[in-house]
Amino acid sequence: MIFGATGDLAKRKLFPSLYRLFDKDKLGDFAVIGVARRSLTNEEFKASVAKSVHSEADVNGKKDEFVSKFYYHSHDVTDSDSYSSLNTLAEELDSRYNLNGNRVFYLAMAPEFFGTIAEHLKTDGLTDTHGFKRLVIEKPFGHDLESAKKLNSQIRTAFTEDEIYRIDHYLGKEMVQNIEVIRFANAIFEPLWNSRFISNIQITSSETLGVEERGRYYEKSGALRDMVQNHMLQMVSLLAMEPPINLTTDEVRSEKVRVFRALRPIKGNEVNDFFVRGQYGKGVITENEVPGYREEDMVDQESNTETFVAGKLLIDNFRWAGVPFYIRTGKRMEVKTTKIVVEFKDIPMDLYNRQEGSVRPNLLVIHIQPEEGITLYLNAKKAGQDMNSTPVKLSYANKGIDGLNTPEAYEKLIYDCLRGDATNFTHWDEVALSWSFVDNISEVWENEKEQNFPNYESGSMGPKASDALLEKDGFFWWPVTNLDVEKC
Ligand SMILES: NC(=O)C1=CN([C@@H]2O[C@H](COP(=O)(O)OP(=O)(O)OC[C@H]3O[C@@H](n4cnc5c(N)ncnc54)[C@H](OP(=O)(O)O)[C@@H]3O)[C@@H](O)[C@H]2O)C=CC1
Ligand SMILES: O=C1O[C@H](COP(=O)(O)O)[C@@H](O)[C@H](O)[C@H]1O
Repeated sequence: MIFGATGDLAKRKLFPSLYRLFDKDKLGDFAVIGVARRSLTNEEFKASVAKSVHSEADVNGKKDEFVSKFYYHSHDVTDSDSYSSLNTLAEELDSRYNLNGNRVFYLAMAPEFFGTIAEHLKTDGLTDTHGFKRLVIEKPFGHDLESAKKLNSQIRTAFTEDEIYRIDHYLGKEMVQNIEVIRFANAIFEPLWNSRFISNIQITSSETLGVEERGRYYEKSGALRDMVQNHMLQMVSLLAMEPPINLTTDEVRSEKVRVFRALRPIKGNEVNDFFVRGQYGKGVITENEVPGYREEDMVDQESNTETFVAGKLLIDNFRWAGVPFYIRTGKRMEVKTTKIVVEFKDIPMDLYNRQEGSVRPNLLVIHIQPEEGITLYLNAKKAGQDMNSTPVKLSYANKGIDGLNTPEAYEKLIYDCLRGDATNFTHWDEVALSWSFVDNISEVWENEKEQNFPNYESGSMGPKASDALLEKDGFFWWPVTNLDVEKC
């Protein structure tokens, strides 16, 4: 059952992902009930599903069969009366499609409805099924720790922790999943993966898009809640975790949780030493003039909301003591990219570059998106008479399973949920710990209006203070466009 089946997420991500799974014969017996308020016939709903998978390839001629398995139930989720007719439809489809009572409830709706829906699913008998029941819940999971706790206790009345699949779509990205493999399947990295050999780790997730039509949501969220609390901290946890004893959901998640527990809280007066906030002003992106954040729809003209965050995180454990993890994320930046740069410490003595004085550290770059791959920057002999070194790179470009593109994050996550594998979903303990880290920062920022907003031009890499954050530690942000990394 998809709650919010006429919405943007369902049309752009969920239906196409389901179709790709169906086309690859990965769905088995299934039917989908779309739930939303507007009045639609089954046929109208099927037509909208067909439209959203229109651009997908149909080499196996299976689109019509796929669409035929969709049904619509017009229902206001705040209206207690219509859950029982939803249950009747679910039971009918269960026997028609041999579903063995297995039910996945996907909440693709505004978060204020999550708790109400979960409670009704239980009280109106939809979770009384003889098969499995699973709840997939979209972000944001609360607004702060307190609201997240409240939401969690509402959904826990109807579902156990192992039946709850909290989506963080970054965990479905191929190269985010690759972080563990790069670390734990290569003898050359794991021995070096600690404070003795790594000087710092930089994670950038920059976007060229602005806030688009989401001003109302974003005004209350900002980049800290929208990106840092979830995607950025999840990437930190994968980079910093200890090797799990095996790859089961519990073991992987408990190692990630230990990272969150070791994350040094940044509070009060420290916040502005460790974190930088920014808000975009007008500027030029791919030759087009774009407005500043305060000129966007549904945004206050005096808004104090940050559209950019850079921060320095410290993980107080044996492995990472003293190694800064720098993160930055923002909207309307120069380039759309997500990259991780692991900078290794310098060798004790540089025999080759003494005259030039240009020591180039080894770097491991994990390209998360749009290109997917890994680049390892090494030093090799510069051709010619002299014994000088020059940076060289070893690159691997991930071509995906069919050589063209990797499966969309949602496709992988939906498939994991159907298989009952929650490894790439966030456990409540991770959510709670990451909210408590972020709450300390938002508390300071909400009480202190930033006088310099807007403080970065659209099309730039954020405010100057973000560069200064690294400069005071003797580092700089490694450039994140391919071309620039090559130039360094
Ligand atoms: N869109 C995206 O790319 C992403 C979205 N998300 C999250 O996914 C969720 C959905 O987002 P999105 O699809 O963009 O939202 P939309 O506003 O596009 O869709 C909302 C859906 O909820 C339905 N709805 C609203 N009120 C009710 C109600 N009282 N009863 C029943 N149905 C209702 C709407 O249909 P109707 O009006 O017919 O009732 C519609 O189907 C949100 O939590 C969002 O944060 C997360 C990541 C990305
Ligand atoms: O969750 C979110 O992520 C997107 C960025 O996702 P990406 O896969 O394109 O990197 C961001 O635009 C959005 O504000 C946020 O809610």
